[in-house]
Amino acid sequence: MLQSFKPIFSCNLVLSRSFSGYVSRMRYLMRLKEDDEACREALKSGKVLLYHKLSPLLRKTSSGSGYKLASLKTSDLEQILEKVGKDKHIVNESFLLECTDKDEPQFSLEVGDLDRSALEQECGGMFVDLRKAFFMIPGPESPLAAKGQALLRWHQTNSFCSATGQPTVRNQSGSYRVCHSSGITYYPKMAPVVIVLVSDGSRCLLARQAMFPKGMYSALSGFCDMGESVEEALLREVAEEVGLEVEDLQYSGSQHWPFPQSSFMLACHATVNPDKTQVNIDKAELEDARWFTYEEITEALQNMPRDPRREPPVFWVPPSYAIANQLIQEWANHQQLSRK
Ligand SMILES: NC(=O)C1=CN([C@@H]2O[C@H](COP(=O)(O)OP(=O)(O)OC[C@H]3O[C@@H](n4cnc5c(N)ncnc54)[C@H](OP(=O)(O)O)[C@@H]3O)[C@@H](O)[C@H]2O)C=CC1
Ligand SMILES: [Mg+2]
Repeated sequence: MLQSFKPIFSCNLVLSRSFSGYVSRMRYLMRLKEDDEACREALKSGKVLLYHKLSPLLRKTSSGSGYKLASLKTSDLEQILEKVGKDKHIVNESFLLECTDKDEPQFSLEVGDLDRSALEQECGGMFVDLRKAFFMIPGPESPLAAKGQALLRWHQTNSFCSATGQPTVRNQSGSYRVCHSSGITYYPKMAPVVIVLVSDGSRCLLARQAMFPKGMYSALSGFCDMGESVEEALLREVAEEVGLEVEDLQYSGSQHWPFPQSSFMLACHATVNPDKTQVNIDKAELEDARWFTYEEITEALQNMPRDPRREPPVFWVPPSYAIANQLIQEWANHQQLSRK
């Protein structure tokens, strides 16, 4: 059923990374995950992303025209913590995220119990809800902001063993938690979610849930049930949510999505018979589902809301970091080519 996977090396993630030093960086990260002492040492010379109640700290760019994720040197952060009256050793509660191309390890730290405005003032930035931050920071920073939040949330919600009820203990990097009573090791989890852009050849189907921001429509999506394949989940979700039967599927890509509790998004394109496009919406899940023309889609892609404080356009699509946006872009590109 799944027609063709793109060759693995054509995927954006791999192409956007320089291969120089990649293996040594990955080996270094692997060592930091396994060796608590090495990880503590790396933290001393690393950088930390701060989150206040899971909202990342952003700073204005040097030109002042945009925002970027704030990444603080550990030594600077320790001074800031002391200035706001907190023990600098809470830095050791940071979780390891990644290692940059410059071999700099990056960590995330939740500081939600500290005074938000005092911290913002000392850091010269502001804590912004992650969904809003995705519209403000440069695209390449979004996966790191998402991962930082996801890891913090996972640790917050997994501090007890589900078998014994006893506290779990993290390793230094935060790559797992252990219950010393039962011996169970818990690793951070993602829930698999399928997302699909359905096309009838000239239009594509987008839907909105009542909880979406006003005017935003996205591709159909849904959590995989236990035991399902991607293909089965995708066919079922489209049938359940809009009452259509898709005919063929094409894999597009995947991404980690930090909401609601870390989803692993598997994105596909699908088509329906152009004679069978009548949607029958499951109103418990969706507020609306509609077919959109190429012209409507290209306008929405050009009219992305840039400032979350301003009134959004009447119809818009998820931000460029969301894989839904990638699906919609791909569909529009394909339509453009087929119209030439
Ligand atoms: N990155 C992207 O481009 C996009 C990401 N998404 C993400 O995909 C996720 C799923 O999409 P959505 O359409 O809402 O999913 P579904 O169509 O499956 O609908 C959500 C339903 O699943 C239940 N549910 C919640 N968590 C889980 C779980 N872990 N496993 C199984 N069922 C669960 C909810 O129940 P309850 O009533 O308890 O809440 C709710 O009834 C969303 O979290 C959304 O953020 C969606 C679109 C675009
Ligand atoms: Mg859904």
